[in-house]
Parts: sequence; C-alpha cells; structure tokens
Amino acid sequence: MTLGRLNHVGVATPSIEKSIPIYRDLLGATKIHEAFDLPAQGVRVCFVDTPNSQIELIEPLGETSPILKFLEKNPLGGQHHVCFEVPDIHAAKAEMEAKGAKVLGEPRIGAHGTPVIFVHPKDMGGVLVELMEAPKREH
Ligand SMILES: CC[C@H](C(=O)O)C(=O)SCCNC(=O)CCNC(=O)[C@H](O)C(C)(C)COP(=O)(O)OP(=O)(O)OC[C@H]1O[C@@H](n2cnc3c(N)ncnc32)[C@H](O)[C@@H]1OP(=O)(O)O
Ligand SMILES: [Co+2]
Repeated sequence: MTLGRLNHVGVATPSIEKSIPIYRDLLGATKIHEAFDLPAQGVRVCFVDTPNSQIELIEPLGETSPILKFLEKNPLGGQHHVCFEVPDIHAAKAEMEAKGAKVLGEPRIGAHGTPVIFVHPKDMGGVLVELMEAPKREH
C-alpha cells in the first residue's frame, strides 16, 4: 500500500453551525462548502478547504451516530480522525489486516463519494485513521 496525500482532518463538533465561525472568522478560511447529511454514516458533514487539504467538520446524525460517544467524552468536540488517500481501498484493507491491524467493517462510500475504511485507534498509536480510495483526478 502506498500512503497517499492527507485528504482531510476529521473534527467532531456538536454543531457545525457554531464551528464554522472558528474556521471562517478566527482562522480566515476562504472556502467553506455547503453542509450535507450522510445518513448511512450517521453524520452531517461540512468541508472547509485549506490550501493543501481539508477540515471535515462532522456532527452527529441520528441516535446511532458513531461520534456520539466521542462527543460525550469531548463535549466541545475535537480532532476525531485523519484521512489518507490510498490507490485501492480493497488492497489497503487486505494489507492492514495482513499486518494485524483491526479494520472497522467493510469499505463504504464516504463523504467524497469513494469507498473508505477506518483502522482502529488501538493499532494506530491512538489515532483513528481513515483510508479513502483516492478520487480520480485529471492530471
Ligand atoms: C465516512 C464518512 C466520513 C468521511 O470522511 O467520509 C467520516 O469520516 S465519518 C467519521 C465518523 N465515523 C467513524 O468514526 C466510523 C469509525 N469509528 C468507529 O467505529 C468508532 O468511533 C470507534 C470504534 C473508533 C470507537 O468506538 P466508540 O466511539 O464506541 O468508543 P469506544 O469506547 O469503543 O472506543 C474504544 C477505544 O478507542 C478510543 N477512541 C474512540 N474514538 C476515538 C478517536 N476518534 N480517536 C482516538 N481514539 C478513539 C476510545 O478512547 C477507547 O479507548 P480506551 O483506551 O479503551 O478508552
Ligand atoms: Co472522514
């Protein structure tokens, strides 16, 4: 597996609306995308562009959202995961598992419309790592 670019840093928040001014007004972000629901993943998502990556603001959506527990422990929200691009998500999953890392579930379509997996923080030095199949980019 080749580790690709840092696609985004996931930041969990109790309210995307309340988080946007931090990135827009305090940090001067110039491009904040429309928020959208991702019910299959139990989150509402809002991407904030940075010059070389993105911040992915995620807010719980529904009673079974996977970030509810995180927000119980971190009521203000906080850095939740990092997402790296990989060429092939299935090869990445197989390789992680072959190396003994716990992959959480099967590849599923993420917020950028390509399949993603998550690797358990226990095997990643305490960091929840998301791997995302790199979108096809025109050269
Ligand atoms: C896919 C859409 C979008 C995209 O980019 O396309 C997203 O990124 S959505 C992001 C939200 N979805 C997920 O996070 C799915 C994967 N996550 C999970 O399955 C869970 O959150 C899991 C298993 C990582 C944690 O489960 P839970 O929240 O129930 O907490 P636990 O008590 O079971 O945690 C076990 C252990 O892990 C530590 N932990 C939990 N969350 C994190 C985290 N974000 N970063 C680092 N460590 C984390 C937790 O403290 C526990 O450690 P312990 O020492 O046992 O207390
Ligand atoms: Co993400």
